[in-house]
Amino acid sequence: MPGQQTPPVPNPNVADFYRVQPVTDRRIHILGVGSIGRFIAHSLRGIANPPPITLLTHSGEWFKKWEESPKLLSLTTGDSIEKRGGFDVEEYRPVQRFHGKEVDGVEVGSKSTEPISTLIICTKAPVAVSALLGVRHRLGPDSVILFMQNGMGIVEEVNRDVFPDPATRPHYMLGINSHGVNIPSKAPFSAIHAGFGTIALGILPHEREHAPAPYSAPTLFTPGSKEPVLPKRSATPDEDTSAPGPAGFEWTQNSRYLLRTLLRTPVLCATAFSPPDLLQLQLEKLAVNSIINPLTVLLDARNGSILYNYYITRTMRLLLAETSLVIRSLPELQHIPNVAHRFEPGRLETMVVGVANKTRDNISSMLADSRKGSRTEIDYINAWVVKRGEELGVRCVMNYMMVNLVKGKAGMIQYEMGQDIPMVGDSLDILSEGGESGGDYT
Ligand SMILES: CC(C)(CO)[C@@H](O)C(=O)[O-]
Repeated sequence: MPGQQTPPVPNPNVADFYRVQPVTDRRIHILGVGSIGRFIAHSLRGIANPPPITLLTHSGEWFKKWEESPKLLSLTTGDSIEKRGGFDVEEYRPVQRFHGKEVDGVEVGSKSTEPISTLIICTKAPVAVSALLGVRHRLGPDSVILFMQNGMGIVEEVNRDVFPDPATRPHYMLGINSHGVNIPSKAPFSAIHAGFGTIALGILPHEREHAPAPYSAPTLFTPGSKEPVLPKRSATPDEDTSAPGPAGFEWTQNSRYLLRTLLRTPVLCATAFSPPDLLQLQLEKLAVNSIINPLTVLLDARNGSILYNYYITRTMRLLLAETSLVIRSLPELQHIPNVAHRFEPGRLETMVVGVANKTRDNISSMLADSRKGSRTEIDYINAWVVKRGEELGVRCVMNYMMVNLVKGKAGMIQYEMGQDIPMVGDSLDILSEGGESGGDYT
């Protein structure tokens, strides 16, 4: 709870980090009850001595259905269906925003004022800020928020619009999911674990305690030599890049508790990474999503359809040439060794083809959103590449075109849906809270 924490003490022994230490509040709140929210909640309740879980939903209809149901979440894996209970559910009101500004005069925010120590936010990226604004009054500087969104730029948006003051800002963690999880329509409390993946986890160093990236690479030694091996600089060293600081940081009590709990949940296959490694994993996923997602929307086809097609490969290569150049020029990566090779267009293409092949029968999350007329994550994927490219003097015309085509298609679909006559019993809009499917099955 805010105000009840003692400052973290440095761990003298690595093993001590993973040992149980008392926490004041074991409850984990999960914001968003879409595919990933249900999957994580169900998995956490399956471990020995499970944490108390509160599911936070914005949907009054979902909440009502839950109250009338046996209050169980079910997860299907192959032929086995496992139902689990022990969840508390609360309704919250996302804050309505118009052109990025909060709209006055509407009843906003969660009714509860109970402090939240640990929050996992599993909504789609475009609604994450509105959702967090709805529970902002329950989060304090000692709380930790784990972001599970696809794409980049969400944390900067949350800092600007939800927690502008670093002194009162909670701590952040980041999770990169590659599990494939679907939610069957008309089954609001079920999920299908369709593809086994992992969750890469890490902390985002807090501005209060740590300078932002770039981070210095760790000093390496070759056996028998006292001389450090100096890391090779990126292919585009920039004289103006600020000097790197160490990537080390202190874990707070709540972040450490959340990390430990997720790491001891076998189904999640979670692994912890350092901030520079996590950033690179995020960028790899971004590069993959920046191809598969918009192309499947524009082609209105499953992931596998982009494979073995000369014309689509040409398009993919032009897009990846831009994305690769932007990533390799990012100042925050300048001091990390091997960046030029890791993000070269050929390697990114191999990754895209691998994921598209593994998930060939899937409907990408962006295509699912676009078909439903929901906002897609294009602003956090291709538009992020365009924005960072502008800052770095790289003109990303291909990515710019993708952003506008995907938005144009969404506009067409929304217009067509607007012409439809709504029918009694049309399903609830809970899918914006985490999507129909996610993941790329590493
Ligand atoms: C990689 C991906 C496109 C596979 O379905 C997935 O990340 C998605 O659906 O967004």
